[in-house]
Amino acid sequence: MGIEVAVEGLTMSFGKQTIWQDVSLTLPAGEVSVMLGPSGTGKTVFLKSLIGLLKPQRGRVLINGVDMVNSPARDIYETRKVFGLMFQDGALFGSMSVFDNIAFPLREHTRKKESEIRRIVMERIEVVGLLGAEGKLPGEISGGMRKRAGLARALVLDPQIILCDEPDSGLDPVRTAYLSQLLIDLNARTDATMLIVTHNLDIAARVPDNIGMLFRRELVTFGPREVLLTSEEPAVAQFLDGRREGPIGMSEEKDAASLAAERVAPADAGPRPIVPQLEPSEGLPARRAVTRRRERVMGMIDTLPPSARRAVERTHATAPTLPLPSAGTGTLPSAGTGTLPSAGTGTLGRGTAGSGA
Ligand SMILES: Nc1ncnc2c1ncn2[C@@H]1O[C@H](COP(=O)(O)OP(=O)(O)OP(=O)(O)O)[C@@H](O)[C@H]1O
Repeated sequence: MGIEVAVEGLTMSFGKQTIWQDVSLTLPAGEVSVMLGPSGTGKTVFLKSLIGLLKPQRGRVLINGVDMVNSPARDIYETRKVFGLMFQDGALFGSMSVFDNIAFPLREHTRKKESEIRRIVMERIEVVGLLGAEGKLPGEISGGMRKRAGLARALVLDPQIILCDEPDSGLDPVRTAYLSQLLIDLNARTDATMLIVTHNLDIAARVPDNIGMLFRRELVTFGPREVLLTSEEPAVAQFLDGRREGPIGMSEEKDAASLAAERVAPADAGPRPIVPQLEPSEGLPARRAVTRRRERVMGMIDTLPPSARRAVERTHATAPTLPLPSAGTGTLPSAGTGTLPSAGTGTLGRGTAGSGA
């Protein structure tokens, strides 16, 4: 099973520029979380801080009891092995085949035999739907395929925590829908803790169990998906509705004069519908996170805003009940068909059809 990531009072600055301050949140073990936020709010910096590649000035990031901010470099390096990282551009070596790119962490960090490496790499290639492309160079495949190769590479060491930095960047809506399904399927197969940084509202609506948003150097909110998706907090609502009116400006934040010049709050368009979360593809196991999350969220239901509470209750009224999970092996169950099933392309805007309206 995935590992919990506890972030406590994290503050990050470069010189005099504070990126964000006093960020506290917990990524629940085995659940999928998304971090939203306008460009430049420090989402990538946040990911890098979780794995100890950047060192915040204050706060702690606790993983298996190791503080990724303040522990000795050796402990941070060791703990980093529980992570799988998928970068925006796939970060592949251009002169190596897809196969060799994906095999790279195994050759670098393990003493496995080539036959074993081949078995693992081909299994991950099948999981991300790249069978047949293993001999190609990154320059010979599409951007979406490069991203999936990057994801396959992130998976070869059986990570218990998977971080994806804008996995959708540069993808068309159909490819993004396939990717969303792939991320949910991955969680069903591995039960890993996942954090996805994205601007994509479709991914935010359909994939995660939890959502947070960084804005104005702070974590505006982080919690069960229903909280952010029903939020009327001005910056959150503006982001979800994709409007120009609101506190978010072209260069992240509007000045007071521009804000005042805007028309008074737009007419209330009613509650924002919540589209259902994606289910794993047919033939895959149910996500073990679902039952754990249900217990967790029901335990905090009285603390949620009324609109989020109603949305949680609607979700649970329609969701199937699953038995409590036993501990997972941390390895990928045998891959399914290797093809990526189609996924819906719901949007978040008001008026979109959704079961939770
Ligand atoms: N190593 C660094 N040194 C100095 N400043 C940095 C460094 N890394 C990031 N920054 C600054 O931190 C801020 C946040 O950058 P970051 O890339 O994390 O934003 P982001 O939210 O991921 O943006 P986007 O959505 O556009 O990818 C930016 O102003 C960036 O210039």
